[in-house]
Amino acid sequence: MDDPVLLTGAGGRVGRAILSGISGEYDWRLLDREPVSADALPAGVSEDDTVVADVTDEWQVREAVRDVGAVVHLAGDPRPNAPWDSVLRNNIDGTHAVFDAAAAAGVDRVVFASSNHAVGAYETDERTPDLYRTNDDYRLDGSELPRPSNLYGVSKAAGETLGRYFHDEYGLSVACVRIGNLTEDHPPREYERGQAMWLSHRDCAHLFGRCLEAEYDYEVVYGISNNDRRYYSLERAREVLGYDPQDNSADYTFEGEPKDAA
Ligand SMILES: NC(=O)C1=CN([C@@H]2O[C@H](COP(=O)(O)OP(=O)(O)OC[C@H]3O[C@@H](n4cnc5c(N)ncnc54)[C@H](O)[C@@H]3O)[C@@H](O)[C@H]2O)C=CC1
Ligand SMILES: O=C1O[C@H](COP(=O)(O)O)[C@@H](O)[C@H](O)[C@H]1O
Repeated sequence: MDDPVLLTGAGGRVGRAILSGISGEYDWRLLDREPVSADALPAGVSEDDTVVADVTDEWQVREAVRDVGAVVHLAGDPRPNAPWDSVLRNNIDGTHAVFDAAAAAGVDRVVFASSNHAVGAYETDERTPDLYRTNDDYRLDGSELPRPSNLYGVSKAAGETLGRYFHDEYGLSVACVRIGNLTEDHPPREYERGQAMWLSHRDCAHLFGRCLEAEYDYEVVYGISNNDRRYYSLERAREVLGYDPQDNSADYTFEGEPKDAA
C-alpha cells in the first residue's frame, strides 16, 4: 500500500494496538473526534497527519479520505450496552459516511471493525458455557447470518451489510473483522468467554496489516488469537488474508498469568 491509510478511531484501544505493531509500515492519517495526544503518536506520525473529526460529519469524512488508498474504520461506540441513539449515530450513520466517502473518492478498500456481538446470540443457554471450552467443536465461520446479542451488535451487523452494499455497488474491497476481546499482555482474567475470543495486541496488528495487504472482494472474518478454546473459525482469515496468529489464551492460567512463568 503506497498511499496513506486513514485510521478512524485511532486514539482508542484497537487503534493503539494496530499502531503499536504496524505503524512503521504505512503512511497514516489518524482520525478521531478526540485529539490524539502528541506523546501517543507513533514514530513517523506527526500532528500534521492527524484529523480531529467526527465520522458522522460527511464533509469532514470526505476531506479525510482524500488521496488515501485504504481506510481502517474503527471509530464508533464500542459498548455492548450502548443505547440505540448512540449506535445509530456513531456506528451506523458514521459507518455509512465512511463507506460513502471512500466509494466517492475511489479508495481501494475499507477494513471495518465489526464485533463478536454481531453474532453473540448464537451463544444460547444450551450451548454455554461448553461453547467456551476446548471439548466443544461448535464453530462459527463467518458465513452464518448475524445474530446480534444487543443493539450494539445490531449496529455492527448493519455495518457489515453496508460493506456488502458498497462492495457490490461500487467495487470497494471490504473486510469485516468480527473482533473478539482485545486485551494487552494477557487474556481477559477469569472470564471464559473472553479467553475463547481473546485477541492479543500483536495478533490484532498483524491481522489488520493482512487486511491491508491481501487481495479480496468482500470478507467477514473473525479477529481472535489462536486460542484452543475458540468457537470462531480462523480458516477464512488464514486462507484469504494469510493471517497467522501467534498467541493462545491456553498459554495463560485462568487468572491470566503466563503458564511458563507459573
Ligand atoms: N476492544 C475490543 O475488544 C473490541 C472492539 N471492537 C470495535 O473496534 C472499534 C474500536 O474499539 P475500541 O478501540 O475498543 O474502542 P475505544 O472506545 O477505545 O476507541 C474508539 C475511538 O473512536 C473514537 N470515536 C468514537 N466515536 C467517534 C465518532 N463518532 N467520530 C470519530 N471518532 C469517534 C473515540 O474517541 C475513541 O478514540 C469499535 O468500532 C468497536 O466496536 C469490536 C470488538 C471488540
Ligand atoms: O465488541 C466488543 O466486545 C468485547 C467483548 O465483549 P464482552 O461483552 O465479552 O466484554 C468488549 O470488551 C468490547 O468493549 C466491545 O467493543
